[in-house]
Amino acid sequence: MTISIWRYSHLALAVCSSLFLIVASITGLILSFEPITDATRGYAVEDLSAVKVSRTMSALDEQYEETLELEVDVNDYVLASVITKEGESERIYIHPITGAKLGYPKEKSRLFQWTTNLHRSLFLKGIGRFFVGLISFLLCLITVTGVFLLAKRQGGVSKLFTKVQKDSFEQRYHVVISRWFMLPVLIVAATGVFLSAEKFSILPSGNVTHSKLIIQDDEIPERGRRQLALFETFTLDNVRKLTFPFSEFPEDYFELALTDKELYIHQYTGEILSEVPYPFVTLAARLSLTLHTGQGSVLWSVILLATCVSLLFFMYTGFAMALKRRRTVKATTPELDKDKCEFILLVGSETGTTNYFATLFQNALHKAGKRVYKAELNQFTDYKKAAHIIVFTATYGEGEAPTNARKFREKFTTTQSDQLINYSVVGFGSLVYPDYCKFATEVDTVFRTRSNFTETLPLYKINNQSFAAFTDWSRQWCNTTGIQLTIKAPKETKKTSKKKAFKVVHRTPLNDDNTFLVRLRPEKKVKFQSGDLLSYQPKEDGVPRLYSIAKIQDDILLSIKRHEFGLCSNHLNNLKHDDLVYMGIKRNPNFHFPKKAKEIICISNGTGIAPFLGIVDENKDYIPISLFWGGRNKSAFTAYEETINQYITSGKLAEISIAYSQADDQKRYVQHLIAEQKIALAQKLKSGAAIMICGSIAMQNEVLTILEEIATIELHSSLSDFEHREQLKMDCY
Ligand SMILES: Cc1cc2nc3c(=O)[nH]c(=O)nc-3n(C[C@H](O)[C@H](O)[C@H](O)COP(=O)(O)O)c2cc1C
Repeated sequence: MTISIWRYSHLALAVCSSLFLIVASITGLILSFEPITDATRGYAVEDLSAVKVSRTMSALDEQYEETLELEVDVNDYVLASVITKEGESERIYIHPITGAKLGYPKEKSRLFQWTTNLHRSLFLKGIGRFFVGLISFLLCLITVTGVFLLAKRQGGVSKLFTKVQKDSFEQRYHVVISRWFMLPVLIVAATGVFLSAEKFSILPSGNVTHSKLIIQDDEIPERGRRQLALFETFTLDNVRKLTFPFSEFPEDYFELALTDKELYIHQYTGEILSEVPYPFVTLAARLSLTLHTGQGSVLWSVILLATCVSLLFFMYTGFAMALKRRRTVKATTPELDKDKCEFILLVGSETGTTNYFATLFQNALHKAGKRVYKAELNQFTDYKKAAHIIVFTATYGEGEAPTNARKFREKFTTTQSDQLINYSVVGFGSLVYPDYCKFATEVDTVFRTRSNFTETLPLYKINNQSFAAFTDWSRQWCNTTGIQLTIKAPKETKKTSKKKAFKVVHRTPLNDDNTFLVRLRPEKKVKFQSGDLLSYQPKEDGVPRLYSIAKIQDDILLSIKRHEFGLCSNHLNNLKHDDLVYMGIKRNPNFHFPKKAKEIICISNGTGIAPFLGIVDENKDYIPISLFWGGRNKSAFTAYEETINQYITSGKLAEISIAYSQADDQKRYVQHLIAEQKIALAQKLKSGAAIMICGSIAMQNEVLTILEEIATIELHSSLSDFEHREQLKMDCY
C-alpha cells in the first residue's frame, strides 16, 4: 500500500474521532490524578506478601466484636467491615497486623465523579458508552496506521528508534514523541475497547459459579471455634476479598476471593468446599481496568497522564501538518495556459516542502517577467512554447516517487515531441535514507533518454530541505542561463535566544581573501558550545545572519568573510576593540562535539573552519582529530596558523591537510584531499570515526559524493548508515 493511503487513513480516522478524542484525552488527563491521590494516602503500612491472612483475622477477632468482610484494594490498603466492641458498624482501613483502625475510605470527589461520567459515556448513558467504545476502536486503528507510517518514514521497523530526519517542529516531534507513546496509546485504546465490549455483554460472561454445597452438621467441632489453619497458607497480597460466614451455623462458610480463583471454606474444619478459577475474561477485564485507569500504580498513572497529553499533542501537530500540506500542495494549481509558457516547473511532492521551493522559484521567475507554468509531475504533457523544464522532486518509500509523480514515467514515454528543451532536475531527499534522492536520479535518467532534451545543470541533490543548498542551485542555474533571479528567503523560524551583549576582545586585520577573526566576550554568563550559531541582525533590513561559533575559553570566536555589499559582514568588520555588539545564540545540537566518537574528521573550507577551532580546543581527552581545510592561498591560512600550530603541539589536533585553490604551485580543493585518502577514511569510519563538514554547500556536495563512494565501494554500506549512527554531521551554507 502506498504511503499516501496510510497517511490519508491515519488523517481521516483522526478527523472523525478528533472531538471525542479531545474530550477523552482531557478527561483522561484529569482522571489520571485520581489513582495518584489515592495511592498517596499512606494506608499501605506493611508488605502484604509477608502477612498471613490468619494473622489479620486473629487481630480483627481481638480488636472488634465481629468482622464481616476483609478487602485488599489496588493500592494494597486493607479494608475491613466490622462491628466494634461498642456495637457500631464500620467500614475502615486497618493495620493488617494489629487490626488497628487507620482511617475511613473517602467518597469519590465530585470532580472525579463528574469527569468519570463524561469520560465513560459523555453523559449519554448507553449510547455515549457505545461512542466511547467506537472512538477507542478508531484510536487503535489510528495507532496501527501511525506505526506503519512511522516504520515507512524511518526505513523499517528495525530503524524505528534511529535518527529522525530534520523537519518542521510539528513533523519532527509528531515522529519523535509517537515512538515513545505508541505502546501506551495502543494499551489505552485497546483496554478502552475491551471495557466497553464488557459493558455491552459482547464478551462471554466472567461470572464465577460454584456448584451447590452440601454441608453436614456433624463437622462442628466441640469447642465451636473457627478453624484458621488454612488461612495460614495465604498471604494478603493474593487476597482480594474475604467474606466472613453470615452466621455460626456450619452451612455458612468463608468466601475467599484470591487474585486468580475463588474458594468457599468450611468455617470450622477449614476444608475447601469449592474452588473455581476465574475465567480468562474476568482476569482480562481486571487487567484492562488497571491498565486503563492506572489504579494502584503511581508510575503507570503518570505514564497515562503523559499519554493523554501526548494524544492532545498528536492532534495538534497532526492537524497542523495536514493544514500546512494542504496549503503548500494546493499551490501547484496552474495559473497560466501551459502552451503559452516558456518555463515549466514540474513538482513531485508528498508533504509540500518541495512544492514550497518550486513556488519560490516560480515567484522569482514571475518577478523577472517570465511566463511560468507549474504543475505536478503526474501531469507531464507537451508544452508548446517550453524552453526550460525544471523538475523539483522528493523521494519516498524505498526510493519511490511521491504520489503526485508516480505516473510521470508513463506520461513521459507516451508524450512525443521534438521540441528542443533545456532541463534541470533538483532532487529533495534526506541522507537518513539509503536511497538518497533516488527518484530524482530516475527522472534525470528518463530525460537523458531523449536527444531533444539538453541538461542545463547536472542533477542537484538537496539534503533535509536545505535552503542554502537551494540558493546554491539557483545561483548555478542563473549563471548558466544568464537569467538573474532573486529568491526570497523564508522567515527564520528557529528559536534564537534573547539578544545578549558581547564585547570585542580581539580582531584580526582583514586578510587577502577578505576574511577576519573576531573574538567576543559575553558581558554576562551565556551558555553555548562550539558548533552553535550566533545570530546577528543588522538594523537596516532586520534579517538575521548566522555564524558558526567556536568556543575558546568561554569566548566566542567567529571567522567572517567580508562581502562587498554585505550589511552584516561590513558591520562586523567595522568593530573595534572594546566595542559592544548585541547578538542572539541559537543552539545547534546536531553539530556539537561528537562525544562518543573514537576519532573525529573535520572537513571545512573558508570560514567554515571556525567551529572546528573550538571543537579542537574542547578536545580534553585528546581524541585523534584530523582537520581538512580548503582555502584560496597560503595567506588565507595565516589568521588560523598560530592557533593550529598550538593545537598540534599540545596534541589536541592530530593532523591538518590543506588544499589551496589559487596558489601558484597547486590548484586543489578540499574534496581532492578527501578523494586521495579514501582508503584511510574508510578504515576510520569503520572503526567509529565521526565526520563533520562545515563550509560551502558546493564543497559539501562534492565531499558527500566521495563519501558515498567510500560507503558503497569500500564499506558496502550507505551514507544513511553513518547518518543513523551519528557519524556524519553537517552545517553548510
Ligand atoms: C516516509 C518517508 C520516506 C522517505 N524516503 C526517502 C528516500 O528513500 N530517499 C530520500 O532521499 N528521501 C526520502 N525521504 C525524505 C523526503 O524525500 C524529504 O523529506 C523531502 O524533502 C520531502 O519533500 P516533500 O515535503 O515535498 O514531500 C523520505 C521521507 C519520508 C517521510
